[in-house]
Amino acid sequence: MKVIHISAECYPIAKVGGLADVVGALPKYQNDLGAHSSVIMPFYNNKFTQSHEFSSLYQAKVKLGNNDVNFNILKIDDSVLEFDVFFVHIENLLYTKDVYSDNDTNRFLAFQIAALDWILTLKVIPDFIHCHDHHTGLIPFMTQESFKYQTLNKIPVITTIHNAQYQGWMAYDNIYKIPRFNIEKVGLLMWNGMINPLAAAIKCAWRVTTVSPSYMEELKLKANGLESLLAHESSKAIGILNGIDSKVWNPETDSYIIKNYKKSTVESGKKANKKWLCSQFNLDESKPLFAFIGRLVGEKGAELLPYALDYALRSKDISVIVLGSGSKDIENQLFGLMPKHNGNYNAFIGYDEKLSHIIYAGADFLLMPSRVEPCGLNQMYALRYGTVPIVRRIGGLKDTVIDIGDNGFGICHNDISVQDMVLSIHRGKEFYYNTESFKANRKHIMGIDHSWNVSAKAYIDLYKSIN
Ligand SMILES: Nc1ncnc2c1ncn2[C@@H]1O[C@H](COP(=O)(O)OP(=O)(O)O[C@H]2O[C@H](CO)[C@@H](O)[C@H](O)[C@H]2O)[C@@H](O)[C@H]1O
Repeated sequence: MKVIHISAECYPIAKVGGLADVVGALPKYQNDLGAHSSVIMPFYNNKFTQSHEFSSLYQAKVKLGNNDVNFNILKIDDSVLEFDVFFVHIENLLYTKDVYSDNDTNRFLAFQIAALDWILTLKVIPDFIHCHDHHTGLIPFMTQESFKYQTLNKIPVITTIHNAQYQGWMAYDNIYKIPRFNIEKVGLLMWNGMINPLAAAIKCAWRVTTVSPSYMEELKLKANGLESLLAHESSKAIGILNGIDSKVWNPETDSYIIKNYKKSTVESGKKANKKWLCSQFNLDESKPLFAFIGRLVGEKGAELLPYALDYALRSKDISVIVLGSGSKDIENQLFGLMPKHNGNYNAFIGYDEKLSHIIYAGADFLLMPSRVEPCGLNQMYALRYGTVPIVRRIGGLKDTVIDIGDNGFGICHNDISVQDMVLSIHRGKEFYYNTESFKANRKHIMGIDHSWNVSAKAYIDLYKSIN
């Protein structure tokens, strides 16, 4: 079974968030199950591409409206990954420092057309094309409707929605950049007067998946304008919970963390990582350490953080560390708390993969007050590192965390409010000082299996069910 994943991100090549983690792991686990899965992604100008060698497999031009755009398909020379990755290199469009920019309409249009142009030339065409998020949302339409891709129209295309908030909207006059199709089919591209790649994918893909079952149900009620479309297409839609790459996220072997540990050594292992974090960030290691890692945006409930943390820190009996970047307002507010809670609170504004691993290892609790959470990977990383997740019951968080009050292992709250967050932090403190049961819980959560094994198989079963 030959599967090609098409995505804007893939760990460790280019990561902005959880999309990269999924596309960097799922193909690996599918290959373990006997598939032949690979990835096509843009070639960015970043640390990874600068430090590896690539060879050119194919060169051609795409037409983007009136402009000819040269592209090159590259393949990595050394076998650092456990699956093949092919890159679309377009010097003036895709070869940027950051994954996303304000010219993404042209960038991802050119990416998708170049990827399909190259697939057209392959001697062995894929059995399945698996697209991720709106950046690849026009592919199901183009393989079905664009005249030049007619020979690909029997290949089932699957679209996975990692985040329906972003849909890739573009103005109607971009229509002439999409390879020619019967104009009567233009409705498949449109939603509320705009070209909407995510809507087009939901309409045209052979199957649509979301990254957790609960998120699929929630989207039928609230999907940034796509609710009725998802409800209408529900017969081909299914939620499959993400897994985690337990080869990368393993406290026993993780080379980023200060001291490796396993279940039997969790106490000393976490202590060493906590000690390092507290010394680097001027925090008190004798107090329970609460952490937040993530994009500082409304979806993650991040605008509540400054208020909830300010309140919770008043009693001076907890330590808090925040790692994230996003809205400038939230960043400034989080900075602003530092002098007031010096010694008990610190924030690292930015992106730091290594630090994130040390925080999962060293923190006692991970806060996820998300407003929307399609799956959430952080809570599963936290569990694997023996860190108790404190989550709002939504999307994938609802599917993966059970409250200690319900014979579970985490702390859950229903509302997105400062009050609920502060109360949950308070429950966390009480749990922490119930030392024996807290320690037993650490061991228990480290053993919960969220690895990709089950979900990679669920995707393969889904492909096989298409006929
Ligand atoms: N400042 C920072 N420094 C270092 N690391 C950072 C960081 N900010 C975030 N990260 C890392 O980025 C990843 C974020 O994963 P999430 O699942 O929370 O992501 P996101 O909302 O981007 O993804 C979307 O897609 C994923 C995958 O399907 C869904 O799980 C999720 O619900 C959906 O919103 C984690 O690996 C986290 O450690």
